[in-house]
Amino acid sequence: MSNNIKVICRFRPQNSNELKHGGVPVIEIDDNNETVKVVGSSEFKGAFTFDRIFGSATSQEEFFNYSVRSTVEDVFNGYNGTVFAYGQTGSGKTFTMMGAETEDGTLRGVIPRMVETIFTSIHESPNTIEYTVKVSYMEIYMERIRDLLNPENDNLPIHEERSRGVYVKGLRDVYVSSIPEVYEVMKQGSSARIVAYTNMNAESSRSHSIFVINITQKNLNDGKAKVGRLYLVDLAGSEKVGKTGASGQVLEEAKKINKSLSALGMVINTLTDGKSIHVPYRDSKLTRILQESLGGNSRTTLIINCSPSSYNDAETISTLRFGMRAKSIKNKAKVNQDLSPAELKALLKSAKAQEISFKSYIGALEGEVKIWRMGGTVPPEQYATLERARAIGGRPAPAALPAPSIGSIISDVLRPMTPAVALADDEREEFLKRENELTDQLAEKETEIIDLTKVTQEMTDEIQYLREESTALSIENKEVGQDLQHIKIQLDRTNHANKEANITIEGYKLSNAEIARELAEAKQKVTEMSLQQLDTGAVNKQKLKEEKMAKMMSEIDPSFVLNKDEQELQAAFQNLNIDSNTTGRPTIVALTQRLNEKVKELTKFQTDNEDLRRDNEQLNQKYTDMLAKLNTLELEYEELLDRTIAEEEEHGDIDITETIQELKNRLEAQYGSKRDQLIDELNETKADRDVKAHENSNLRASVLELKEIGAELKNQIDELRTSTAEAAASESVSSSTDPASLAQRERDIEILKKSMMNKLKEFDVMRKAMMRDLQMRCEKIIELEVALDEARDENNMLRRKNVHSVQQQKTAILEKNIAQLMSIQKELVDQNTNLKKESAMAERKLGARNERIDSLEALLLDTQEKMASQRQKYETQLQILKEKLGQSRNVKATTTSTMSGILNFGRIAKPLRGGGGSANGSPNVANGSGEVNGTNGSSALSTITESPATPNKRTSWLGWSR
Ligand SMILES: Nc1ncnc2c1ncn2[C@@H]1O[C@H](COP(=O)(O)OP(=O)(O)OP(=O)(O)O)[C@@H](O)[C@H]1O
Repeated sequence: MSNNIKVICRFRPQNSNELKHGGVPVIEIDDNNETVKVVGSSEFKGAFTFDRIFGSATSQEEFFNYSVRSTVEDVFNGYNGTVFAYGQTGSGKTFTMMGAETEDGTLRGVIPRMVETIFTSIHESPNTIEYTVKVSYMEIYMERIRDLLNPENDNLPIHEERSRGVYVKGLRDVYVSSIPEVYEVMKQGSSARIVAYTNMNAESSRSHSIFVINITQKNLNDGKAKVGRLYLVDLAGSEKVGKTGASGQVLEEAKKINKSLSALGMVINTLTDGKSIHVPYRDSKLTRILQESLGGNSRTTLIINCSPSSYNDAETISTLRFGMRAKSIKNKAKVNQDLSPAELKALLKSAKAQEISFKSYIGALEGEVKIWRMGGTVPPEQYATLERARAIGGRPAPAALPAPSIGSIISDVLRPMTPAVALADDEREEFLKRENELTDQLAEKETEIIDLTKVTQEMTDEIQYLREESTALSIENKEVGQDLQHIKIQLDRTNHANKEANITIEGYKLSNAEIARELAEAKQKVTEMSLQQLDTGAVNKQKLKEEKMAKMMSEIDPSFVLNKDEQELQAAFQNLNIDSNTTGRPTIVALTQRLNEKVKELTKFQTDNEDLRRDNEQLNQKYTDMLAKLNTLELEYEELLDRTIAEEEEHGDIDITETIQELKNRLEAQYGSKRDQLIDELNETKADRDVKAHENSNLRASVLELKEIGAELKNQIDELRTSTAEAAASESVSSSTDPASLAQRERDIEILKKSMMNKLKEFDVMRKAMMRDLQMRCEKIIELEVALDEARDENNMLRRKNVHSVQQQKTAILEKNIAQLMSIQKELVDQNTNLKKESAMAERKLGARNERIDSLEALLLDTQEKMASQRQKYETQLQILKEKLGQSRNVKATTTSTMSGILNFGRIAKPLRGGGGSANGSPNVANGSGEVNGTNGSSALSTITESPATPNKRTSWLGWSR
């Protein structure tokens, strides 16, 4: 009996992406929930009709109850069942198949609900029925089948056998006896799935996943057995590639996904157009696996997931069209049932009867052949026929039941064949065998190709690496060569610089020697000059002093010899002594008075002289002070010079000529000011001297005046003499007349004469003292002038000394420079030596590098040869391995299951008994409320309900995160 595929359409709510792009709901579902229209679509104006349409608000439970629950019943009735979800990325396939949220269990999807229902059904069934549940989990990624329970197997072949139908060879299947165990299997499988981010779904399935549940049930009463196989398929997104923003690997995936989905479309088209004979199941792995689900032995439900949004209306219409086409696929589902023993017995009996019939038929035929061979004839009515043989055998013809195949629970007679080109049974068998072999070979070859590609890739990488290494080395080599060249150039330069430096040093040495010689000469000259200067200075000084004194004293008569006038004056006094006897008294008195006046003047002169002496002392003091100042100045100058030299030594980079010039200017300024001071002081002294000279001239004037007085006195004395002579003549008469008065007069004169003489003597003494004092003063002045000259000389000397010290300084700087140059030369020599060493080392290094490059090149060649030989070896080994592969696969299948698997169950069948009892007396099945009896079951459900608060769409319901 044929049955159509059940097509259920489910719309999800608009997502944020659609809302962001201004999408609005464009879906109009009729009241019966069977017809849907995409409003405003330019592509298709009509309506789509399906078995049932669910809107965005449909709950998971409601959806499951209507669309899939019956499939569980079908499987329990021995049918194959398939549920697969089709739709664009993000349309809700995984949401529907697996679910999103498990906190309250309402968001669980189809697969967990099915698992729960299966175990509930087992629990509810009579305990005379024994169940075994087996699951497997695979994905088709890039047209290769990966075992999600053993992901190492990523290119499994698809086989088809008459007895088993289409199956994936080597796919690991696991016996499960409880919901937690199923979840454990799903957890492991889901963690191995390949997902990626696309514009339309953050966690998009990039592969088609197929979860397979095999349920075998055996009625312990009559021995009848049924097998139901359930395919739960979550297809990859069927969107247009452009809209997903896919590129690179994802784009490649998308192309492959599209290829398998278009193969699915082609299969559906072929199955539904009513014309095609050949159905292209073999065009893709997906269609090949789902072969029995599409147009074969299966009760199939297709869920088409769609977006309600205007943003995705084109994809929605495409999906709806797909669903519409699929709706008309007709399957021929049959119960996969094994015969009961009674039926088998009847079958055996009939077979035996048939055997007897055949034997008698053969005997009859042989008899007839014998007659013919012996030349006899057999009339046509006596020809041996099967009916006659049966009649002779006396047994009825057996029922046309085919013999069961060995090793199969289900009679292969009941298994529908893959719709294909009509072939005879044995031909078909042969064809399938051959196809399986070829498929195996193909898978092996594919695996080999993959391995070889990997090896080739590795080798290419290695070659690339070696090439890069070689290039890097040659670049390095080049760089080293350049470095060496550079070093050589540097070495040449350094040698050249060294030579130049040597020459410069030689030059400096020569100039230094010359300077030293010049210095010695200058020193010599200076010494000689200073000696000469000392000698000539001393002589000159004395001479100058004498000259000056002479000049000065020329103005003053230092001989203290009375000049003619004075002598005359003295004589006059003498005469006066004589004449006084004769002259009248009034004149002498007057003279005496005048003399007294002069004495007073002399006293005053003495006082002035005393003042002059004091002034002179002060001048001397000043001179001493000046000398002291001069000494201090000299000391300061030397200190300054020392300091400046020290500073200059400290700051070697200062321009010495500038500094010396500056120093010179400073010193000159200082000396200028000091000289000006000295000159001022000298001027002052000169002024003093002038004053004194003035005073002196005053004195001279006084002397002259005195002379004049003397002359006047002389005149007077002459007059007196004359008058005395006249008087004498007259008085000779009178004296004779008055002898007493004459005697008195003579006494007076005598006294006067004496006092006059005394006064004269005193005056003479005073005059001499004054002259001496004046001489001394003149000497002092001359000494001062000489001291000034000396100071000038010393100043000049100091200047010369300064020049000399500059020279010394220059010499010191030169010596320093020479020392520096010597150290530079030493450094250069050291550098040169080092460079030579480095050059030798670099050359050695270069040699070593070249050797290394040679060896690497040799290694490269060697590696390439080795690679070639390894390739050959590998190919031969591969051949051997191929032979061993079959054996090792079998071994591996058994060992990996125990060794590498995370699952600690599943290899041993755990029969479950209906009614809550397990065959081995340890119940471990789901109860009616979807919960599981026993520790494992309850813990599993608690895992479901106590999953993390923010689960992701694929993992949350299982209570783990990927
Ligand atoms: N009926 C629904 N109700 C609420 N949310 C839904 C529904 N269907 C899908 N979603 C949400 O839409 C998002 C995408 O859904 P899902 O991942 O199931 O799409 P998909 O078709 O499996 O995509 P892909 O093909 O890329 O794997 C998820 O966040 C999911 O929770």
